[in-house]
Amino acid sequence: MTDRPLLAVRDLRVTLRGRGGTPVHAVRGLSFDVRPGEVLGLVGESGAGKSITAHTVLGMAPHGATVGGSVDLDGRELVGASPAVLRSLRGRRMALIPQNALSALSPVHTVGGQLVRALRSNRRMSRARAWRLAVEALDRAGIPDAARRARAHPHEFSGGMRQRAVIAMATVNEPDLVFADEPTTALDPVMQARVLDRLRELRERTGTAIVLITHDLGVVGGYADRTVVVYAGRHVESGPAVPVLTAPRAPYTAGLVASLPPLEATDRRLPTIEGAPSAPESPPGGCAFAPRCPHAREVCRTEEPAPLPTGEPGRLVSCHRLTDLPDPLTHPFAPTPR
Ligand SMILES: Nc1ncnc2c1ncn2[C@@H]1O[C@H](COP(=O)(O)OP(=O)(O)OP(=O)(O)O)[C@@H](O)[C@H]1O
Repeated sequence: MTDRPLLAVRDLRVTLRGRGGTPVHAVRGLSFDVRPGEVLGLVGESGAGKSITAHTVLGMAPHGATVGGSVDLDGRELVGASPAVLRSLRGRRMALIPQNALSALSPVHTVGGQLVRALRSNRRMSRARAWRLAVEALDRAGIPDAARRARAHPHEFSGGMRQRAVIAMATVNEPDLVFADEPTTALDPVMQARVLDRLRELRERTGTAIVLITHDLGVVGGYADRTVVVYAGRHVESGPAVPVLTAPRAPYTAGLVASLPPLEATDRRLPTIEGAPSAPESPPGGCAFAPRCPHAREVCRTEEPAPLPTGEPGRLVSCHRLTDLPDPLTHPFAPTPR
């Protein structure tokens, strides 16, 4: 693994058209890097802008979206790139494992046939060789009896198998970068672990970098090297995953961590973050988390905080109160010096 980013997202801004044409500010100046071969956990509550970020990087932002800022994939600027260029990069250099596995598979073709098509649209090869590679990819993704199952249609697969078939599909061309959007949300815990293990194996075998999009901090702690916490389309905190999760510095991260169930059973009620995120149609002027933050001061309500280095390697925190709150901020609702 090197420090040179494979993907550099800088000041990404994505505005969508909501109901009646109202602008929806889904991503508001987000910056982060993905390094070659790493697993990066992109975390935040529902609506934080995680999926839109992934879709935009892949050149698949919703119709009518306005995109600003820069997305650099290995030296190539993707914002403003032509649909043909983006299409040629998808599959070969970067791929998406979408939230809904069924949406990624055609109901009318066999699973193996779809993999063959994905392979042959990127490289010249015989059908027989593509079929062999397709079966291998399904086998590696954990589909039992892959040679036979390759001839089946997606509806003949269980939910977990379908998800693994989608992983095979997204990774069959061994792209440099895969966005896995909530790849385990619909699965039971055993199947979740299997799917995540397959992704980890893929990274180890091919050096593919994986952006794991999730609201599950447990998944990030268990599988990611680094993490970026986002809130209302903006950066909150980023850095090596375990330090961010065990010693959070931003009140929002601390709130997320505090609301995680502990490993041992407990009768204690878990703290939750009070309130709801602001509507993306009307983001507040200052820090988006200020209306819910027990530590907010006047400056938080008027100025958006920029990411600041904490002094720890690779760690950035966007919080006006970074230097005067306890480190780590174990409990966001604990009394702090005023
Ligand atoms: N096609 C669309 N048109 C208009 N607004 C959209 C569209 N898709 C998403 N949004 C809005 O953009 C914001 C960001 O959505 P996004 O799906 O990226 O969030 P997310 O963090 O991935 O959440 P989740 O975990 O629920 O998928 C939300 O407010 C959402 O309602």
